[in-house]
Amino acid sequence: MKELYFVINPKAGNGHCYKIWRKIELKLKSEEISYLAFFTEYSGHARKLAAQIAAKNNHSKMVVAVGGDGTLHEVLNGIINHPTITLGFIPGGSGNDFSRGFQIPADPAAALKVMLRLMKSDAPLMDAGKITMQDKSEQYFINNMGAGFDALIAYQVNHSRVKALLNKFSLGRLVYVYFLLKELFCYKTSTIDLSIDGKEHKFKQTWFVTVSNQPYYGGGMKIAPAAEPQDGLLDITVVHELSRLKLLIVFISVFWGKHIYFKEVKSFQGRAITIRSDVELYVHGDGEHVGHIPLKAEIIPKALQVLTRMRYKDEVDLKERDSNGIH
Ligand SMILES: Nc1ncnc2c1ncn2[C@@H]1O[C@H](COP(=O)(O)OP(=O)(O)OP(=O)(O)O)[C@@H](O)[C@H]1O
Repeated sequence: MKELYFVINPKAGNGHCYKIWRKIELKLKSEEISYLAFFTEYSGHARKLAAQIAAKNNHSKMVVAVGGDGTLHEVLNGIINHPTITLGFIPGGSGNDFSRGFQIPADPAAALKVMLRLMKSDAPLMDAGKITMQDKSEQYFINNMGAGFDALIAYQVNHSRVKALLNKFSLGRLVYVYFLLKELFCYKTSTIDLSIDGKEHKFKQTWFVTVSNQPYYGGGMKIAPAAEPQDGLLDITVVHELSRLKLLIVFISVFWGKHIYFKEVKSFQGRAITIRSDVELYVHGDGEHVGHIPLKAEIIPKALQVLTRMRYKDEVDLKERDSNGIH
């Protein structure tokens, strides 16, 4: 059995994650499972802890992030260069898009049960996205990245003092609504130059561009309905040339993945994407602020092993082929 490590963000999910961990801990002890647990103490700590765990010895290890997608993003970046590490996740945040996209139960106790079962066999390899910034620094993402309006909101929310205050009353999500409405009336759209696998595109009055490895984003919005983390492709969504009021309607339709039918929403698939503009737009990776454009985003197929109920795509294709009687 691989060594088992947990990296816990006790502040995730408005501080609810600490209580979630206490329950998980009881379960692990009752089942006499040996593990090591580390709590994050500040933003960026999960990445450091995960990197230290990964570098400790050459043993195969499971590193399970307990928190929200931000914690998972940090753990991913800490382990990505260590092929002997398998990534796991127990949802304890307020968004938890990773668990939606990678078929992990939303309930933490059920997620632990699934993790413990999946640990007994080899985990499937999943794709990840890699962002290379202008200064050549690199960041990985597993859900999605975005540039423009949505990244600005993510930045403002995460740097807002009001958020910490509202979190105390479990009202953290109100901060999103506040900044969304504020920026909806103030945000200046811009022209974006996009290159997808060498093909150039220009979009005027662009609100945002997202690049997805799995469908979900922003706490359950189906921004890229066709995205699959095993297809070796990234799904690109561009929202441009639409009024402030219509943007609000498009936002609502994203929860059902119906925004793709608006003519102002363009969808593409590709392996390597560059995003440029005359304006220094904010960029997020898995909802965390990572810098500004210009940048290159590319798919790293089969980048890491992930504890997920999704099976290998090839395996599913083979099963389907066999059940169709084709040999
Ligand atoms: N101990 C800590 N104290 C404060 N912030 C932390 C701590 N550990 C991690 N963080 C930061 O908390 C942020 C949010 O984490 P995460 O996304 O896991 O939780 P969340 O509940 O989904 O958050 P959000 O409310 O932003 O959706 C991340 O930017 C992470 O770097």
